[in-house]
Formats: sequence, C-alpha cells, structure tokens
Amino acid sequence: RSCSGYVSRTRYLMRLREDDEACREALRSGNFLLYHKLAPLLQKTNSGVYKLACLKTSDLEHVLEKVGKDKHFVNESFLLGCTDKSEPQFSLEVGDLDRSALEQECRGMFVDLRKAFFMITGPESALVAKGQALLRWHQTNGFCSATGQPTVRNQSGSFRVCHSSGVTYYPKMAPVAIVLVSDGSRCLLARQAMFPPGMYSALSGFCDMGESLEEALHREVAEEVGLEVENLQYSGSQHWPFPQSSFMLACHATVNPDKTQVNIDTAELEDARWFSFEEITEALQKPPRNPKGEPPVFWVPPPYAIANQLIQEWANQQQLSRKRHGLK
Ligand SMILES: NC(=O)C1=CN([C@@H]2O[C@H](COP(=O)(O)OP(=O)(O)OC[C@H]3O[C@@H](n4cnc5c(N)ncnc54)[C@H](O)[C@@H]3O)[C@@H](O)[C@H]2O)C=CC1
Ligand SMILES: [Mg+2]
Repeated sequence: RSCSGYVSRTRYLMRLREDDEACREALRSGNFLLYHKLAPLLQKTNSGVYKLACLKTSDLEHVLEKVGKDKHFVNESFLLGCTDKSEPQFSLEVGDLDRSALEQECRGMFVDLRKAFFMITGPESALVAKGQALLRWHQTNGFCSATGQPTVRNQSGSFRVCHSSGVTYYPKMAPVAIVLVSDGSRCLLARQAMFPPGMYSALSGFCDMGESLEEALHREVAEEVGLEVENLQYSGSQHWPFPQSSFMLACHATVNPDKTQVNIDTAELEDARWFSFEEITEALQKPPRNPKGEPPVFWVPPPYAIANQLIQEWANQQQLSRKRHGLK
C-alpha cells in the first residue's frame, strides 16, 4: 500500500459522497453529531469542560427508540467527514423530537452554536460549525429555484437535485475578504455596532460576483475606511459559520504612512482606529469579553477567529522588526 493514511481516508470519503449504497452502509458504523433546531448537542466531561457529543449508530438507534422515533431516521443524516481511524462522521437534525427527552437520554444539552462554538476547542469547533452549515443548507434548499419543485438529496448530502429541471445544487459558502491593514508601526481595526462592547476586528466584506480576492480587499477598505491599500499578502483561510457559511480569505496589507487618515462609512462601522504594538500585545493577552457592568476595554476576537491569526502575525512581525532595530 503506497497510500498514506490521509490519502486513503480522502479516497474513502470520496466514495461515500458519490456512492449512495456505500454511504448507507457507512451509516451502520457512524459517529453522529445531533442538532436540535441547529443547536448542537454538547456533553460535560468529568473534568467539567464541554465537548461535542458524538453518538455511535447503536447508541443513536437506542436513543431514537426511547423518544419514539423509527431507527431508520438515522438515514436522514448528512456525511461530514471521517475520524483519523476512518470512522465516518454524520450530522442529524432532531428538531422534531422532544428536546429535553433527548437531552436526558444523551446526558447532554443542546447549546446555541454562538455559545457552543467557543465552549469547545480546536478541530471540534470546525466540525460543529460544518455540521450546522450542512444542515442549514439542506433545510433552506428543499426546492428548485427554477421550477419550485422539491429537490432530492443524495445519500451523503453532498448535493440536491431537481428531477424536473435537472439542476443540481451544491452546498455553498459566501467568500469574504478580511484584511489587516498596517501603516508600518500601527494596525487598523474596526468595530460594528453589533459587536460585543470593546471588541475590534480586522476589516472584512463579502466578495461581489465576478471579483477577485484582491479586488474585494481594495474595494472593502476603500468603502469602509476610505484608504487605498498596497502590498497584499495572503495569510490563510477558514470557514466561518456566522451568520451563515462564510469562506474567510485573510490577507495583510499596508498603506502609505503619510496617508493614514480614516474616513469611516458610518452605515457599516461604528468606529475604526489605529492601534499601537503595545495596545495590540496587551489585547492579545486579555481573556475575551469584559466582566458584566464594567466599562468596555479594548479586546480582539478569540484565537479561533482568523482575525486573531492576522493580528497575532502582525504582532510577531512587529516584534521581529523592533528587535532588528534594537528596540525592546
Ligand atoms: N472569522 C473572523 O475572524 C471574522 C469573520 N467575519 C465574518 O465575515 C463576514 C462578512 O462580514 P462584514 O464585514 O459584516 O461584511 P460586509 O462588510 O460585506 O457587510 C455586510 C453587508 O454586506 C451585504 N452582503 C453582500 N453579500 C452578502 C452575502 N453573501 N451575505 C450576507 N450579506 C451580504 C449585506 O448588505 C450585509 O449587510 C461575516 O460572516 C462575519 O461574521 C468578520 C470578521 C472577522
Ligand atoms: Mg465589513
């Protein structure tokens, strides 16, 4: 076998996505994430931290039986991926079933994704977001937008098709450009009125139809703060589940240090300001969110958000160049 574990897992998933029969078979040995009206099921571990609940097929069937649902309901699940051990993972919406009965049977609780996402950590956050995104997409794409006829899913849920028009629909993400603008010694962060008090983030905006990432970045910065950026440098990307599936494409950019006067689009932003290296390092060390009742202090998005990665990278870069110039 010349295939690495990664390659063979990928090929296995490819087959499950395309082959209904193989996917139905895989449901027999699956790991299931449950969502109640899109809120994922979490369980408290012995050490008091929360983790994503993951039920085996037999456990799920047992739970369904207890709450009076046919075990074939398992077939309504959508394929998410597989574990390192090639165990397939699925998500299932159980919103039609009794919530507290399910919570009791599963010894867990359904938590709104906005909370759940930050209660669990690392790869589980990405998985729980993906599970919700796929469920939401299927829930909102039940009809063909050309004919109004119902669309039909394949077994894995990798697409839906309208047999009347022949149109195939695939799950979608909306591309978003996010950029950390630097003037060489300070970086530009902004806040929307709906952000939690005190939180500032990098500038961002949805890409328009037909636009490149570079064009979207230039346009968003011009629209939101009235500046012209240069020296775009790609940093990374992530799927972001709020408010719906965004595909974040993150870059660094600079402005001429003589042209840093911001002119804010107040319809979009409440504030945009230049922050010093010292302010940024302090914010990066602060735990997110202010204690209740205290006046808002400046803080930045938590580590899982790609905005945090951009800010962290900028701070590291600043630190290096300060060392080079003999500054502390
Ligand atoms: N993960 C992270 O670090 C961060 C993620 N984000 C995400 O980036 C996305 C874009 O954020 P904004 O700066 O507010 O975007 P934005 O600056 O483009 O403004 C949002 C407005 O754009 C319009 N719009 C155009 N296309 C849209 C589409 N496909 N979906 C929804 N609205 C669309 C709507 O009028 C909406 O009110 C959001 O999903 C947000 O949660 C934003 C900052 C940090
Ligand atoms: Mg924006």
